[in-house]
Amino acid sequence: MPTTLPKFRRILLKVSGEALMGSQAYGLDMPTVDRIAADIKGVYDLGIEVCLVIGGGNIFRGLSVAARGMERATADYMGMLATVMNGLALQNSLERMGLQTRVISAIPMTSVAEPYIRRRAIRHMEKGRVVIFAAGTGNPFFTTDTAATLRAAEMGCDAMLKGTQVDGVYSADPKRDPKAVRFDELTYHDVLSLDLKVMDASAIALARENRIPILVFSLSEPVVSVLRGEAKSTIIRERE
Ligand SMILES: Nc1ncnc2c1ncn2[C@@H]1O[C@H](COP(=O)(O)OP(=O)(O)OP(=O)(O)O)[C@@H](O)[C@H]1O
Ligand SMILES: O=c1ccn([C@@H]2O[C@H](COP(=O)(O)O)[C@@H](O)[C@H]2O)c(=O)[nH]1
Repeated sequence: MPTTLPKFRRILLKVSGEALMGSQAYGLDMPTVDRIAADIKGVYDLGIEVCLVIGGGNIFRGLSVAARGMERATADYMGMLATVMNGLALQNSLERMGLQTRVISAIPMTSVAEPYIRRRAIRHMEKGRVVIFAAGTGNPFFTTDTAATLRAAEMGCDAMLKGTQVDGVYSADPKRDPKAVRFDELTYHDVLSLDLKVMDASAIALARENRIPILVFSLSEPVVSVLRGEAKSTIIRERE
């Protein structure tokens, strides 16, 4: 477990799309979405400004569909649309819990979400709204991990928290290799040079360039416990 976690003022939480499926094989499991929304409220109640990037892997992954013959860019646009659906579902749960939210889409679709305007997004957070960034970066050939790091840099976040299905970064994919061991702490360089595939290299490189710490943890644990250092996680940052 990371020894000391700094106190954060504003964070970006990346929620993996697959985590929203619960025990289902596809799509959204609403009790799971509600549980994650309650976790986010727990962070908000600590006085931390929160913005979110949602993945789309529970609905559509561009790369796997492209491997089956679809043009990659088209498949990626479909993947980005999947993240908008997830964003709207999470918005609905958060608002039922009394939080004010805004969904901001990198692909303009003004009937359902605000277009992305950086200063406006910052203002929403200053006013206590939870901002949900949807549609990734708006560009094909990227992932929502890169979108999360990009928005964390643009919003001036103190950290990017990657909530996923594993409780940190391992020496190999723990879903495939039972002997894989978890790291408490890594540098950006370690992740890149050891080719640890928990997230794509462009996201790590962007975080390194902007000195944004990344905390990888399992969404089966309350985010607040992760922030308090009570739950397992891996922190990726430059050594002091
Ligand atoms: N070295 C590693 N350490 C930890 N996890 C790893 C590693 N290599 C591969 N993985 C896999 O990476 C996955 C984390 O990515 P995740 O499931 O969050 O995908 P995503 O693309 O970010 O989100 P989505 O579910 O929305 O597609 C883990 O579930 C794990 O199986
Ligand atoms: O900036 C982006 C972000 C995402 N995509 C596409 O969306 C899907 C779902 O995102 P995940 O990060 O896998 O959850 C992704 O597979 C891409 O196809 C994108 O094109 N650009």
